[in-house]
Amino acid sequence: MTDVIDGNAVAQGIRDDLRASIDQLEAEDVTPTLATVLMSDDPASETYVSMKQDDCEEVGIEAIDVEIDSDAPAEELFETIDELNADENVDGILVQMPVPEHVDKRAVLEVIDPEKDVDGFHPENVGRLVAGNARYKPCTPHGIQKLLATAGVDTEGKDAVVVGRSDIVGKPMANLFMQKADGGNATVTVCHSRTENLAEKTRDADIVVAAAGVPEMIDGSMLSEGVVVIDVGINRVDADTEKGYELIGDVEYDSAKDKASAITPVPGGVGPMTRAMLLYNTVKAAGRQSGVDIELP
Ligand SMILES: NC(=O)C1=CN([C@@H]2O[C@H](COP(=O)(O)OP(=O)(O)OC[C@H]3O[C@@H](n4cnc5c(N)ncnc54)[C@H](OP(=O)(O)O)[C@@H]3O)[C@@H](O)[C@H]2O)C=CC1
Ligand SMILES: Nc1nc(=O)c2c([nH]1)NC[C@@H]1CN(c3ccc(C(=O)N[C@@H](CCC(=O)O)C(=O)O)cc3)C=[N+]21
Repeated sequence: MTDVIDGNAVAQGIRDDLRASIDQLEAEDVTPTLATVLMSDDPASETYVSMKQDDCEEVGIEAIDVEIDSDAPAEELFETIDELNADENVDGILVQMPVPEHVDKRAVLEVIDPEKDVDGFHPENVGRLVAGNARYKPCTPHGIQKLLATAGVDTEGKDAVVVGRSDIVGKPMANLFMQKADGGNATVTVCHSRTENLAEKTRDADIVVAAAGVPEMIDGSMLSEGVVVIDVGINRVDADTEKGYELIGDVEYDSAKDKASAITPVPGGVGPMTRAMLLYNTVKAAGRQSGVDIELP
């Protein structure tokens, strides 16, 4: 029987556990606060940001919602970030990616105060992660580590194949898997659009993390019996549903499930975990910046 890993349930558990840490902060009159900055008209980005706001409300994190016109000058975004950096009440800042083309994405990531960088995308935080001394682990790969741990999948000694080398998913995932730490100690292969014979790599894997953004590009024929499949892909395809679209992963679910010992669905797999780990990093940030010594789940 294949274990279908329920990301919504694991994420709910993390949100519930975070309440105790938030209570510790509240006892010292600290309310953890996350500012989300949206500079985009993309409906998917709007959906994610509003879901993040709802999550904050559920657990008792204050959410500040900043929206910037997508054709406003880049300076407006930089000024907003400066203000949020300077605001002592703000613990975490998330600038929803992608930003418009006229905005220099790297410059945005570099101006966010690294202590408030709850995405973990600032070069200082990336450096710390690679050095094995992470301040804030990037939410998606951190969430995947929690999912695997909860499902009882030990990564130690396993062959892990990460498909995708983006700064937000593929690279930090590969780094976490190779670290000499719990949730790591795997032997890692990173694949991308120039990889030759992808199916040979994925067939050799004990764990496959699919994060390419290509709908259903990995099917059962590319996998070995007993593999653990983590599907990060979120692809909106037009469909005759209430919302007018359907969400499809990077994995062809039915054929992959036939081979897998465990698999994450889309939706309801990695996505909710990304959001839960954002809350986790925000609470951690509030503890660090207030000096209140909290315990984290
Ligand atoms: N569930 C969640 O919480 C999250 C989901 N996502 C989703 O995950 C997916 C990936 O996101 P993100 O990492 O930001 O994407 P990017 O577009 O930044 O990166 C995609 C990566 O996949 C590689 N790639 C593209 N096509 C292929 C192919 N045919 N074969 C092998 N590799 C390929 C690219 O290679 P190259 O480097 O050569 O271009 C690149 O490294 C998207 O569907 C996104 O929506 C993203 C973040 C969080
Ligand atoms: N600064 C920044 N940080 C991010 O973490 C970040 C980002 N920018 N830009 C875009 C990607 C994508 N991402 C998702 C988060 C949650 C779901 C999620 O909750 N998905 C639900 C369904 C969502 C729906 O219904 O549309 C699920 O899979 O069940 C998906 C994708 C975070 N990202």
